[in-house]
Amino acid sequence: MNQVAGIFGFGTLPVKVVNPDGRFRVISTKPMPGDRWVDLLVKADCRVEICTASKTILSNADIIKLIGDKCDGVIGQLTEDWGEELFGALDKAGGHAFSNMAVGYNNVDVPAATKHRISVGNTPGVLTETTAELASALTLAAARRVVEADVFMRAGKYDGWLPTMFVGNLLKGQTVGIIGAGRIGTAYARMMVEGHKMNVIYYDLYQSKRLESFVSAYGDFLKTQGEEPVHWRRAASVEDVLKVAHVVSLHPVLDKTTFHLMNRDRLNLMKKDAILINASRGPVVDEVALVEHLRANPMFRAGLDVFEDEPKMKPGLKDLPNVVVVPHIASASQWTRAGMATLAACNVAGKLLRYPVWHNPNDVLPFVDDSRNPPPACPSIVNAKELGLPTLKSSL
Ligand SMILES: NC(=O)C1=CN([C@@H]2O[C@H](COP(=O)(O)OP(=O)(O)OC[C@H]3O[C@@H](n4cnc5c(N)ncnc54)[C@H](O)[C@@H]3O)[C@@H](O)[C@H]2O)C=CC1
Ligand SMILES: O=C(O)C(=O)CO
Repeated sequence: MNQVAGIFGFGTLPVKVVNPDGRFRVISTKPMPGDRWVDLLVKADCRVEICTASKTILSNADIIKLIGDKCDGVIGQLTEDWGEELFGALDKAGGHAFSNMAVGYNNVDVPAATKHRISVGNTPGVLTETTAELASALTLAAARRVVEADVFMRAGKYDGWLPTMFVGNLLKGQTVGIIGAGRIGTAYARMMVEGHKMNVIYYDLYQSKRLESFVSAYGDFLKTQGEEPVHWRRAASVEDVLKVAHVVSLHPVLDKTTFHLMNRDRLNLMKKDAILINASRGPVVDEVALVEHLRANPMFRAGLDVFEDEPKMKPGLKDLPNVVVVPHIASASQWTRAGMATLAACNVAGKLLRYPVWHNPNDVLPFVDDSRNPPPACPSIVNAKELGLPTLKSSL
């Protein structure tokens, strides 16, 4: 890591400063994995200030204190409320670049940022497979009751094999339902198809040709092996998916159209022994309705990475044996988290250096390839069009 100047305090918030003489002042509200992100900011002539406060979630008042009187750009976290108050403070401090260290940006009021002429970056692509793998892990854990069985073992209750003990669901040949077949939904579906020979039914506002052609081609391959082929179907409605799927995994963005997408009525449409996975955003599921449903249907199981009132769980959830819960760790692999930090840094540094926007946010590997310099571009700016930012046409 480049020239660390030391630890300073902003009010009560400790800050680590790197490259103190840099031209642009950039704040990161949290330490992030890897060194590449700091090195890239320093190379872009930034003085980097990393808040090292031990409290997990910073308040708006904390962040305004960090921004201070002069700040060119900020890398923020999904736990923060980036709206008028914070963008107003950043604008007043002369800033015009912000990046979430996340692909989801439901914590960001993009029109407010645009009003203040501040770019909003996100970090797509590097977390697709990692997040899909965690959704797969939750699916297997729920289907085969792994956590219940682990708790049972640790409690010293195992006194011999029984034909009826912890009987769960076989995935092979069953149907997996995907709500939101974007990058992560498609990657997860492929894992379920290839790994467990599941059929796919999906609902999305858009057709996923990539998913459809993958399942068709894999089905053809299975036929050549003398095995039963797999099939796909694009559903006309969420309800259509819920009625037929044995496993339903939620991967849409969180917005007005997906808030409480899974409510009491829709849960009741699902099979009594179905599995519901959520690694998107907590409010996509009405968690109170889910607690009631899990309670009333002991054979129904859920796997949750995200929660409606994160970091809290709705009352009763933690006491139910038929749910597996983990603390929003779906993107938590070392490579992915370092990649997210790099993309966030490139979004901010690129804007400060007046670079254009990268042509394809689904193809960001050139930015995270340690063996070369990143392209002279901002990898993913969600309000690029509104701000009239130019695009770097070629992939270099
Ligand atoms: N738990 C975790 O740690 C993580 C959670 N996420 C969440 O996953 C979301 C998806 O990420 P990506 O796949 O990269 O995004 P994406 O943009 O590739 O996919 C989102 C899909 O949702 C679809 N969609 C939007 N509204 C819908 C609706 N009303 N009904 C059905 N589908 C709808 C879109 O058409 C799109 O295909 C992120 O926005 C984020 O909230 C992402 C990464 C990690
Ligand atoms: O990127 C996101 O949207 C997350 O939830 C954390 O990886």
